[in-house]
Amino acid sequence: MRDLQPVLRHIWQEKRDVLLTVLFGWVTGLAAVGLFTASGYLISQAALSVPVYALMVVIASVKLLGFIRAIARYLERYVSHRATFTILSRIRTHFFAQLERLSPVRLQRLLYGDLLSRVVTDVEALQHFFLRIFYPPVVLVLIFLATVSFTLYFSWWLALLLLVGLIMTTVILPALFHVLRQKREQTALEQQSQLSAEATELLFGFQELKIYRQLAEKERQFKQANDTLIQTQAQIQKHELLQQVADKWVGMVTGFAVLAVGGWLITNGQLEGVYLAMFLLLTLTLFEHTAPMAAFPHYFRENKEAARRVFSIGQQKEEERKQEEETCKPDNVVQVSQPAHVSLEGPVAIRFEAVSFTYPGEGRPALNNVTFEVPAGSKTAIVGASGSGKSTVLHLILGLEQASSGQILLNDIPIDQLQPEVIWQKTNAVLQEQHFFSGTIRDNLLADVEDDKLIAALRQAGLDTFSLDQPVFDQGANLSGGEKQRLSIARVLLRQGQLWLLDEPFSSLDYPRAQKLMAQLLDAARDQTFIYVSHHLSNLDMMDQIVVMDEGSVQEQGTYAQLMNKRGMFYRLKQVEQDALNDR
Ligand SMILES: Nc1ncnc2c1ncn2[C@@H]1O[C@H](COP(=O)(O)OP(=O)(O)OP(=O)(O)O)[C@@H](O)[C@H]1O
Repeated sequence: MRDLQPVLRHIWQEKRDVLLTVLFGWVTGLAAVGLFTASGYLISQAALSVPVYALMVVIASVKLLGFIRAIARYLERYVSHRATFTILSRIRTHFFAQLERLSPVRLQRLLYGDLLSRVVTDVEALQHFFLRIFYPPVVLVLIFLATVSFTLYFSWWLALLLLVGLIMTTVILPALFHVLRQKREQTALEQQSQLSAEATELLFGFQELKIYRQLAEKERQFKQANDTLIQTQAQIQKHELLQQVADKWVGMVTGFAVLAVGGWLITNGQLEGVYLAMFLLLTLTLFEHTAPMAAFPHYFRENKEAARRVFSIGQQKEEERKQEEETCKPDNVVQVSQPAHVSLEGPVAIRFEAVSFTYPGEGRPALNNVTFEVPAGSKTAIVGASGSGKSTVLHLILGLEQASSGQILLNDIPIDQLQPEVIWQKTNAVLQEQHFFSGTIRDNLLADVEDDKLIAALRQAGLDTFSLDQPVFDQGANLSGGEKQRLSIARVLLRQGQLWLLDEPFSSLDYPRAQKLMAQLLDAARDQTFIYVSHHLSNLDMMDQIVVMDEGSVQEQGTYAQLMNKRGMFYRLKQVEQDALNDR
């Protein structure tokens, strides 16, 4: 039940519609039972050839109840669906708010297929919570209480029969079939998620799978996952049909029992014969309302699992945070307080003070006791071998991850006191992994400015031949690696930030083009803070300082000339690069 608490909270916010739904549902059910009960009485009375005027009230009641039933059913459907869609939209918004709080690293840990399944299938499944789990039992109990009270007035034997039949169809049969189906339903949910994950892996990895000749094997796994799911679903459907048959059967048997007991009561003089048809129709109509209860355990289980998956993403982050807090030494802990509305003014100065960071779930730290300073308006290059922690430094500056220990200050403000949005607004970032959306070049520039500014940015980035309406396929599939990088540079040139964070922005470009673009970026960032990450060591003499990293630590720091004179790690790296270039 704990898993469903967030859903209940969202339902509670729609309490007016919830109450109206229950009210209209109850009126609909009572009107239906009343309609058939009055009809049964009318048929019996008519068979006794009583004068028509003696039946006027019953005839009018039948007409009125038919009318009330139609109106109340319409209102019930209208209000219940309005409530459902509002609750669904709240749940969707909540889900995306949880995703937004996750850092890209935590997001990457969730399989995309599984995530897709959560946002589509699981959220959709939750629409059944109100419609099939929450209000039908309440309405049923209310209809049942009214009907049994009415029956009790005539005979407690008949009331007892209704009670037994209702317990059979609403409690015993659903519980029995639930136990029989439970394991299969759980398996089907897991298989569905597996299939979804297999499908996205197949689609996203299609090219690699084809080149590495693994496509047939992956297709076989996908087909197998599909067939297994279909088999499980077929078995579940068989069970559902069986349950429906059993349900109808109990309704019919109760109807026959009412006839038999009613006949016996009539012969004993305890019931008037004119009421027999009335009670038969009452019973059959009442049992029509128990049908939704057959599916109750199935929907309950499905919704419990869906709620767990939809609402667990935010909880995971919270649990990870607690775990991190517990594992860090108290004097080193960076307090994750709620960021206040502190703003960053002017060019940004950055200070790393003994910063260490380990990616969640990793044993080895990506950064280890890193200390360096980037003065406001300066140009800094961070270099080092692959995996030395350069990109991680940028992720921490962007607030995408929080340091495990130590402190990062932007303009002397501890980073955890800044809202990430404040940092992002201030930043012009080109990260290694850029996403390109299916649409046009204009859409992919991600800037809401006039066309001539967009065209100027494309030209500056060396994409003169591109037009704004040129199509871009999903993930930029129709762009070369170099074109993607230049499009990212055009994006960044359109931004108004004062802190430039560039992670290997030219790795797919030829040297002359890279040099030209670097000069252009430095010109655009004239009085602003500029951090350039690269494992190529060219163009670095234009920088005010160079930070050399190795295995998560800062090895050296200084100007180009200082580091070359020092003949330390930077000098050696430069020699290796030069030798490699000479060998070509
Ligand atoms: N998302 C992640 N989850 C776990 N470990 C990661 C993740 N990203 C990076 N790492 C690890 O952190 C360390 C530093 O990685 P980082 O990407 O910062 O290095 P880098 O110097 O930028 O490398 P490159 O030049 O190849 O881009 C590496 O050992 C890497 O395996």
